[in-house]
Amino acid sequence: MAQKEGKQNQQRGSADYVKNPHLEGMKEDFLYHINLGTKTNNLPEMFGDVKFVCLGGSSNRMKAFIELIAGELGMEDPKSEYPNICEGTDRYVMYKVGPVLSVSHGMGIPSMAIVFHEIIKLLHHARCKDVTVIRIGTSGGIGVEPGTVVVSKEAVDPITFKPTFEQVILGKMVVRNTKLDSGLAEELLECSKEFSQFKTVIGNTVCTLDFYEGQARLDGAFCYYTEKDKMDYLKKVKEAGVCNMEMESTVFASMCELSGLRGAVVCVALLNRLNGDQIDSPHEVLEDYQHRPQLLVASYIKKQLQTKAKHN
Ligand SMILES: O=P(O)(O)O[C@H]1O[C@H](CO)[C@@H](O)[C@H]1O
Ligand SMILES: O=c1cc[nH]c(=O)[nH]1
Repeated sequence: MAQKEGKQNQQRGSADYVKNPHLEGMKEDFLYHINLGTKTNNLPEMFGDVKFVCLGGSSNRMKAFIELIAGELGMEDPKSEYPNICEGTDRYVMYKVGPVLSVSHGMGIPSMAIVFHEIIKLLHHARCKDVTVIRIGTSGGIGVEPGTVVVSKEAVDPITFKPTFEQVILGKMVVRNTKLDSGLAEELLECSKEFSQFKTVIGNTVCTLDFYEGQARLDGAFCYYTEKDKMDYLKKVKEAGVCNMEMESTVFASMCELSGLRGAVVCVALLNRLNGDQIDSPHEVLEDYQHRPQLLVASYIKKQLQTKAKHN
C-alpha cells in the first residue's frame, strides 16, 4: 500500500539540503561513488562556492558542458584539461569551473538517485547556499519535432501522469512529490528566446523505468503488444500534456523537493515518438541536438551570474 510522506521541504535556497540526523554522529562521511570524503578532502574549500550543479547522463556530455561554461564565463584556461574530480572512480565524472559543477548521472532512476544523494551531501558538507540544479538530457519527444528542447513543467509517472515518484523504503511504498520549480522553468523558457536556431517548449515529462517496453517501443528484444496498443498509450501520454519521455526526471524532482534545491529538467527530443522508435539520425545531427540544452543552460547561468555581480 502506498504511504504518503509527511511534510516536504518548501524552503528553496535553504542551506539545509540534507534531512538526516544520523549524518551528524558520523566520524567521516565518505561519498563512495564520487570518491570524496569529509576527512579525505577539504570539501568547503573545494566546493564552497558552487551555485549551479548540472547533471546529465553521459560523461562526454558533461565534459563538453564544462568546456562550454568555461568559455561562456571567460574562465577558460587553454592549458587546462579540466580534471575529472572523481578520477578515483569510474562510476561518474565531475568537473568544476568557478561556481559551476558538471556531473554525469548515468542511465535511469537508481543511477541518478545514488549520485544525487552524494551531491546533496557534498553541498551540505561544503556549506553551499542558494544552489540551482539542472538536468541537461536527451529524451523521446511526444508530438514535438526532433531537436526541440523541452523544459519540464512537471515530471510525471508513466501510469497516472501525476507528479509523483514511488520509492520502496523499509519494504513499504513511499510516494514522493515531484513538483519542479515553476519560476525556474519560466526563466529558462524566457532565456531560450535568444536561440532562434531551435525551438524550446514547456511541457510535462514522463519518467520511465526502461527505454524499450517502458516507453512503448516496438523494437526491444521483447514486445507483447501491438502497434495499436503502443499508439493508444502514446496518445494518452500526449493528452496528459506530456511533451517528452526520459528516465530520471521524477527521482531528480523528488530529491529537489526533499532537499529544497531549485531544480529544472531541460531535455532535447531526439525523435518524435509518434513517428517511430529508432534513433537513427546521423551522428552530427544527434550531437547538434544534444548541444542545445547545454547552450540554453550555459546562457542562463551566465545571465544569473551577471545579474548577481551587478547587485553586489
Ligand atoms: O541523455 P540522458 O541524460 O542520458 O537521458 C536519457 O537518455 C538515456 C536513454 O538513452 C536515459 O538515461 C534517458 O533519460
Ligand atoms: O526516446 C528516448 C530518447 C532518449 N531518451 C529516452 O529515454 N528516450
